Amino acid sequence: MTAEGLEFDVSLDRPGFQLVANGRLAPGVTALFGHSGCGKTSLLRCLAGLEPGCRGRIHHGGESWQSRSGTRPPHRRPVGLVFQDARLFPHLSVRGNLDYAERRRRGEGPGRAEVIDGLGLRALLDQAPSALSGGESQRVALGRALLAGPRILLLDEPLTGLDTARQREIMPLLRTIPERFGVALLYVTHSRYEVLALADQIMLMREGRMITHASVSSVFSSPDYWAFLGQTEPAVIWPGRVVARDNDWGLTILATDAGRLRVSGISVDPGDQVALRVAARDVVLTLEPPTATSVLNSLPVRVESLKQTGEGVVRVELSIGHRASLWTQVTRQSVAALRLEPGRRLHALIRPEVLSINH
Ligand SMILES: Nc1ncnc2c1ncn2[C@@H]1O[C@H](COP(=O)(O)OP(=O)(O)OP(=O)(O)O)[C@@H](O)[C@H]1O
Repeated sequence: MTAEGLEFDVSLDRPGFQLVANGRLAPGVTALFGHSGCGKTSLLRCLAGLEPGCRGRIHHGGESWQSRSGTRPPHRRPVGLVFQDARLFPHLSVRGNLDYAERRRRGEGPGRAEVIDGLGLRALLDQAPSALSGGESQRVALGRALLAGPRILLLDEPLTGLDTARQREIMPLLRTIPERFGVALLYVTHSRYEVLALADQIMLMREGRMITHASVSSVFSSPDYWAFLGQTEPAVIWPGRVVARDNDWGLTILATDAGRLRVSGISVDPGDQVALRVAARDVVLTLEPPTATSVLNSLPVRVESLKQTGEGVVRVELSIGHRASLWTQVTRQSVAALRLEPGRRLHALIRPEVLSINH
């Protein structure tokens, strides 16, 4: 089951603030990222039908939720909302909270047992919300939202306020929701780490405007957005798939757009998806393919562009085939010694870092 697309073109006026946003929510997880006050929560509220002042169009599948001819009320939109604080009903047990959601079901949706087992809620069913930890409360909030049968989950910083251990417990669950339950996620966050670990697509928002909407790997790899994203050094993000394990050497072989890469020290199985980060400082250029080096990965590259970025420092954009790019930083002296110019072909030794694993 796949999620149907949500399309929106909306605006909202408030004193001193204007939201003007359009986009199309893809299946999977889309991060909505932007600085405080840029309008992320306001956009979620518009999509959920909670902002009476919202103008414009919202369509989902073949259905109109908002147009000139009318607006569908919030309870008739197949949308689930989960906030930073779980907002469970305090007078009901976990079971009672889930029952309530099921009674309000808006159509087809994941089954009760599937949600309870998928989110690890069975042992909590008789507990009162006041007895739950923050991570448990958020899992119940997710379960409650899913049982109402949404096609789209709108998550407003659901992990903020949880400690790192709890965040790591919930993130893999969130990651599996689109495929397991056929629900698309729009996920508001300030955390680059959460974006990289969870999202396929990212929408960047600044001062009420959508400044880009594209794949996480393309946005994080583009110098246009490094400052906005708070990236302090040039780097690319590549998606990869585990193709083999070399148990003798403790190595994992990954297929990426740049070719096959070897990494060590990760626990994965063939078929798992990973997000890789390659920082410019972990890329070294050589003229000849190396014969003896401790770096595991050597790839043929072509110089695309050079840009002086500091005193004697040059940022070099490299391409690998037609589908992958890479950055490195060299001194002006190296530019001369290696005769670096657009079109020059060399070899790059790279050390990728595995950011996240999606089992
Ligand atoms: N109920 C409200 N009434 C009036 N102004 C509001 C209201 N809620 C938010 N605003 C204002 O609208 C703008 C957008 O706020 P919004 O909460 O959507 O931003 P945000 O990106 O979600 O911020 P944060 O990351 O801090 O949660 C801000 O200027 C905010 O002060």
